[in-house]
Amino acid sequence: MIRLEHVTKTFLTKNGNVHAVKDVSLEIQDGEIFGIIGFSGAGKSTLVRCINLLEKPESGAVIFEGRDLLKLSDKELRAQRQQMGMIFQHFNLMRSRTIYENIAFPLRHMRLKEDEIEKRVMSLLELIELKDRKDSYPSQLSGGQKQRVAIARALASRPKVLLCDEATSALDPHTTQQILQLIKRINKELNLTVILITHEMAVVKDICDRVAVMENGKVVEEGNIVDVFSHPKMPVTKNFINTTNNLGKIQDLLDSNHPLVQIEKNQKLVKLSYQSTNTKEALISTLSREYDVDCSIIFGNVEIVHEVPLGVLVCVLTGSDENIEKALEICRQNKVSVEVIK
Ligand SMILES: Nc1ncnc2c1ncn2[C@@H]1O[C@H](COP(=O)(O)OP(=O)(O)OP(=O)(O)O)[C@@H](O)[C@H]1O
Repeated sequence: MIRLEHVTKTFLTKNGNVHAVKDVSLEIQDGEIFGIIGFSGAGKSTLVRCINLLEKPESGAVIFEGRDLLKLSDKELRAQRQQMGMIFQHFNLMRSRTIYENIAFPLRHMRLKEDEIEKRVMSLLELIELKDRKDSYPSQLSGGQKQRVAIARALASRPKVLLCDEATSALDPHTTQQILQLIKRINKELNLTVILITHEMAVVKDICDRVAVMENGKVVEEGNIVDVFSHPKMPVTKNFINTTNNLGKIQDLLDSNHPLVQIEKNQKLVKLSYQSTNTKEALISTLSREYDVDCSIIFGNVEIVHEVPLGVLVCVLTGSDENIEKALEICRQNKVSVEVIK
């Protein structure tokens, strides 16, 4: 387990202090894939670099395997760092060395025999399916292949944790999927803890077990993926989720007072969010049959998050105020969250 306690990091620049990470406390469990999402400048990279002490927090504690890394000697810290591999957006491979040598590089400082190094590198090349490219140079590989090599290099010292700093941001969607699937596979097969920074909610949705949302150096929301997707609390989280569906467009329609969202006196514009697994009733037809409330759907979306279907409907309800209120109460009783937009 990794535990961050009140971690704070400030950069002193000639233009003043930059409070990159402010009083962040987090727990990351062994074997989970933990996402950290936030817009550019939110402090994600700095926070992750505080985990392996590439950046030294000025206060707080970074507990890994029961020990505060900030209190270790340089030698002890080096040993702990070998337990944490890291990959980056731009791969950071050594251009003048072959793929084989790039992967072997971290092992060269570990006093291993050459045949042990070869055994490890060859098995990693097999894992990333690039055995036939071992004598190529990074410039001869595609972006996805380079990232696979970077993953193999990060795994060479057999770490327990893999830190991924925007590892798929420079890749096309298809290659992104391949890298995410590889990360998921090594997470399962090697029981590797993965901490993954991204600004793409789709990445979080695809592979993370839990997520922390960062804004202005702080973690503003945290939880398991299904909870965060089904009940986002903070505006920044809602914004990120809207990037994976078309819900943000509703705001555009509202801002421009589009005819679709113009309502009459006896109408309400509502957003209904539900987990299909909770909703067995034919709710919409019940509302219209039993409460005389008509429902006209403007927008609908179903997201599958960790095999749980999460639905959102934006609709105009037509009926008396009293009946609409009763209908919405029935929705709430059926675990449908209700937001009256107007
Ligand atoms: N070495 C540094 N010196 C001074 N300021 C820094 C340094 N590194 C980061 N910062 C500042 O700290 C803040 C957080 O940066 P950080 O890179 O951690 O954010 P981020 O969320 O990872 O953003 P991005 O997604 O763009 O990488 C920013 O304002 C950034 O300019």
